[in-house]
Amino acid sequence: MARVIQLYDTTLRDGTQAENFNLSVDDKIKVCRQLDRIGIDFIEGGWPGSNPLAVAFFERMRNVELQHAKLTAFGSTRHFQKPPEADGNIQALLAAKTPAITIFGKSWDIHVIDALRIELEDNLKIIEDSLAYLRPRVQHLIYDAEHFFDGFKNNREYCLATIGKAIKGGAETVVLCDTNGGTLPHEIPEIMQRVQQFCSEQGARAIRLGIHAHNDSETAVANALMGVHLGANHVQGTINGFGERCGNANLTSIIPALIFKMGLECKVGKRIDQLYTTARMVNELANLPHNRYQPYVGESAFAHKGGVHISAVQRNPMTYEHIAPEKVGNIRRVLVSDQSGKANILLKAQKYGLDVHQDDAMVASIVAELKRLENSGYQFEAAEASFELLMRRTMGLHRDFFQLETFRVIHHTFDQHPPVTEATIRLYVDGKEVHTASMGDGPVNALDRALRKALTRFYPGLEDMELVDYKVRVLTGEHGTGAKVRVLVETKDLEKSWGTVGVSVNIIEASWLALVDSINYKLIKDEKNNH
Ligand SMILES: CC(=O)SCCNC(=O)CCNC(=O)[C@H](O)C(C)(C)COP(=O)(O)OP(=O)(O)OC[C@H]1O[C@@H](n2cnc3c(N)ncnc32)[C@H](O)[C@@H]1OP(=O)(O)O
Ligand SMILES: CC(=O)C(=O)O
Repeated sequence: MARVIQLYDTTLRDGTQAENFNLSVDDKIKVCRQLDRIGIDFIEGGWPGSNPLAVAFFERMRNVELQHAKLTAFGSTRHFQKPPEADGNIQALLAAKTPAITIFGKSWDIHVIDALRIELEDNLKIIEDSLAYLRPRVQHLIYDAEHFFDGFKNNREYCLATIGKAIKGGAETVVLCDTNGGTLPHEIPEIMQRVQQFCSEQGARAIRLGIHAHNDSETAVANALMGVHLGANHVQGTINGFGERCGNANLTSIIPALIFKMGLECKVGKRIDQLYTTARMVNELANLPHNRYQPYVGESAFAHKGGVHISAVQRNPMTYEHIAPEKVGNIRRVLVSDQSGKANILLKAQKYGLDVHQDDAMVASIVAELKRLENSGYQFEAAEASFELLMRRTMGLHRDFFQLETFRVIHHTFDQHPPVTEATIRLYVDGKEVHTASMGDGPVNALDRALRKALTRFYPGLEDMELVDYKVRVLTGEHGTGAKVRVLVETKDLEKSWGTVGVSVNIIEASWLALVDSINYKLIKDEKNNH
């Protein structure tokens, strides 16, 4: 039978020690519910002795029923001068009324001497009696041996003595922490083996070992997996790797590795296909962008760009994918770029419902046109709608929904008033002349409004369209204000969102091209839906 690994999430505590990663009480509750839903065993909610937000969170959580996860309160060993019953931190942990408590204590002698400024013996005492006081008062008691690996390297006898006291005090799980994140995977086996030997010498009671790794050497996930490989049955980490300084071990990489690569069991196994959604939810709540390159759950984790890769993936996905994307709720994507070959084009044609076959000469024409445009500054990876239009144009399937005669943009500045921009457009729809003007906050906004005003009476579906993002990139290799620019526009309607691109030396022209593609794409899409 496979070993069962306990998963301990500290996104709400160590995660929120990361710069720019903040969650409100409501957000924390939402994260908690999701972690519980996917099967995380312990959710560390915060340090109740730390701030009112942490206290409010634990209070609110009393009315939240978790199906599986055990909410955990985190705090330090007691202050040397205060007995546990008079120590504010220890009492706040109990007041949080959680089924689990995690206490961290010092393992590294220099921390005892320089950070706590107490005697080595006194540190042993506060570890043991903090835990012994809590033991009968809480269901699960976990001990985080802070700086364990550094402590071991500096003074292994003392370091082992600290966990000896934690075990004596009643800790059921002893977690070896690489607090400064400086340890490399090859250092772990010797240390873990010595700890295992030490624990077995401590008597009959079985101790669960755990690992908590920081990412300062970019080895947090590797260290955590190494710890588990060597026998740790409890692993700590955070969703998306948020944590103090460079972060904590990323559970969105650890969990699939445990399940799919190490053949181990954990409760999340049944809900692993929600990993992608969970990762995104945490970023969304913290109002942070998603890291598209994140293993397993990033948008690019299963995105194929090289023509050779795409051709092979189509024949057998295993050729360039370490696991199937659906297993973690992600999807395979095929990108179009100047590194594309026939296979990319055929896949895209299939997706867009275009009739193109492998031996069709059209495929080579589309590849050539794509490479010509990319060479002149276009990029279609984030502008697939423009790429579909390119394919249609090359195949002679393009339809002109309108013909532009002229457009003009005028910028007005009045004393004491914010500047405004006016755009006028003259175009033809089915031979009928349309002449409109519109005001906007800037030239692109004014043009967008004027164009839609002109077309909406002919194509009412345009009313559902909304511009959601607009990005300008000055292309390198050109000079100053004479440089080419690439404009990317993202638009959405009630159904979906799509990206379009325009390139020119003139920013307004580039924006216009991207806007027109966006409108054409919407009109083709509506036409397809109506047939
Ligand atoms: C490895 C980790 O990530 S541990 C978690 C770190 N997270 C945090 O620190 C976030 C929450 N922390 C806080 O809100 C505050 O630091 C508090 C409320 C806990 C403490 O605040 P303060 O009392 O003002 O102390 P301060 O922040 O300066 O921390 C230093 C104190 O903690 C004590 N301390 C630190 N670690 C420990 C420990 N393991 N056991 C006992 N005391 C400890 C130090 O001795 C020092 O107290 P002293 O000045 O009386 O010697
Ligand atoms: C406990 C903890 O967060 C650490 O040692 O890094």
